[in-house]
Amino acid sequence: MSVTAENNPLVELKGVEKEFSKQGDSKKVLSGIDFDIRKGEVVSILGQSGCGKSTLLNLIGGFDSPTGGELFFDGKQVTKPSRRAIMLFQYYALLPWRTVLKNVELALEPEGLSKEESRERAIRYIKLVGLEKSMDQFPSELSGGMQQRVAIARALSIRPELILMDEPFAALDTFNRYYLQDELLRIQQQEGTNIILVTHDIDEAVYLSDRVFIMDANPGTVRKKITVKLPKPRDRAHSDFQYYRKWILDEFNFSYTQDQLDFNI
Ligand SMILES: Nc1ncnc2c1ncn2[C@@H]1O[C@H](COP(=O)(O)OP(=O)(O)OP(=O)(O)O)[C@@H](O)[C@H]1O
Repeated sequence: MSVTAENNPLVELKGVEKEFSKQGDSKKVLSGIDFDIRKGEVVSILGQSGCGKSTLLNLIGGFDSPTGGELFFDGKQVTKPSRRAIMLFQYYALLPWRTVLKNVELALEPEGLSKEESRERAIRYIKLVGLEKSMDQFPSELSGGMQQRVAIARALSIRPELILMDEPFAALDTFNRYYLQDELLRIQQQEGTNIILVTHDIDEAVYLSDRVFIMDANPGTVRKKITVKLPKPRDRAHSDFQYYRKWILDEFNFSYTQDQLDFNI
């Protein structure tokens, strides 16, 4: 559980910039990024391809450093990756020669737990994602959705305060995606984990997020922060849900007003 004081932001970005340089050429990918993420929040980042979403996630996770501005996690400047903020990718990065249980146990090795404690913790999180019957199976014997659940169990077992997700469900079919989104919400509410999610899926952003950040490109900036004021779990078919979907589509100029059709029956 978090040790963050209730009112302090867990993540804080102040004027963050990122420039990549190669052979004398430099490109500003992110400019003037300012935001706070409060404890317990789920935030989605939406934006066109190449606007710098993954770069932003990498900076928050401490996998890369900003070339300007400041970035804080729990009040401390981010300078390197930490097990308190971990990254979950679209491709699950499971070791094919290890069973589900052993994949999760491997992530726990640096925790310094006894063998029994480590096994107990791994089993707890495997159960939490509903994979107790697949504990001794190998990744190749599991569906994509099940493999992503193992990756989620592995991430949660470390008990991070923040999970950074880069399009975590993009490789899944619609039904598996819906199912895992529900699972993720249930677990997130139970564990109180913060989530920052990069996605291209507007429906996913509205379904999961407390706030949706809309990015512009060249250089990447956060243009708008939309608070989704709907109780969870959300009804995707409800008009209030559609209201937020349309708002976001409008932000990207993707919705068209059509003349009302006349039906003569
Ligand atoms: N290590 C790097 N060196 C040089 N340029 C980079 C590097 N990493 C990213 N870029 C550039 O920064 C820009 C933003 O890339 P990034 O992957 O963050 O975008 P994105 O919004 O996540 O894109 P997508 O939605 O397609 O995944 C791109 O133009 C990319 O080519």
